[in-house]
Amino acid sequence: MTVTAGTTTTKADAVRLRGVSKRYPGGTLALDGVDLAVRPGEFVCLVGASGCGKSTLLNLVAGLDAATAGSIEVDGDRAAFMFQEPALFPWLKVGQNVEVPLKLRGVPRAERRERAAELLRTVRLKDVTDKRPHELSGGMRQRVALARTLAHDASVLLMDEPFAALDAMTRDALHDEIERIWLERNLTVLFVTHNVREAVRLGDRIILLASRPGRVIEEFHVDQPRPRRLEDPEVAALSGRVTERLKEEVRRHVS
Ligand SMILES: Nc1ncnc2c1ncn2[C@@H]1O[C@H](COP(=O)(O)OP(=O)(O)OP(=O)(O)O)[C@@H](O)[C@H]1O
Repeated sequence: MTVTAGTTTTKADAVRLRGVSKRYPGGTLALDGVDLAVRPGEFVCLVGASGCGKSTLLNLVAGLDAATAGSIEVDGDRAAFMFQEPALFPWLKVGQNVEVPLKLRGVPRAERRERAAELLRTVRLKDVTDKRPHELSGGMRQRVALARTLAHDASVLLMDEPFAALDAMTRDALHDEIERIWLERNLTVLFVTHNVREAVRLGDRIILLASRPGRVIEEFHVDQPRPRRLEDPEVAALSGRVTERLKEEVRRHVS
């Protein structure tokens, strides 16, 4: 899904939030005065305890919901969203699923076919164009969802725990894919995850959110060269620091 979020920004940031708060109708203050700037081409991971407002923040950036206060700007005014569930249309073939965003933009049929085939090659899927989603594995379905997300031609990708439902080996392979595609296409990625190691594996920067209300409490720059491996000692060490900070925050809440 491609959505327009806020006013187009012409400044150096790909995404900018200033003083963003979100109070839901029931009264929950999910986000409280969040400031965040993401540079073009940056891979930023949002981590935090359950309920700290990660998904709320992504939804606001996507324009799927409105902030109660503050402003949100997205460069190029388009961001494409990828969720934990691939959310493919079961009655459409794989290729047709990838073509949906192109069809919505009025891209002619022959060109759609060609683009969908190219995008399926990009996510390393071959010979599945005419299959239905239920014929594919979970990892393959998430690759199709990624191809469909790329079909929006947005420079900003919003990813809400896209690999959380996958087994460890499949997730590892998809980390490699998203990193390669991000670099090749010079994308800006805002990536929500519960998994601190995943954040260190992928992110240029990790933003730690505190809960009730959701606020940015710390950020970590990840300087290790790429590609990183989940089992690298440096990844483990930084994951340990981030996790410790996260636990401190959780303890602060229960005490
Ligand atoms: N539509 C809604 N109406 C009311 N409250 C909501 C709504 N969506 C989320 N909340 C509340 O806002 C807070 C933040 O929720 P959100 O889903 O953004 O957190 P999260 O960090 O993504 O959580 P998780 O990691 O468990 O997915 C929570 O207290 C949640 O119960």
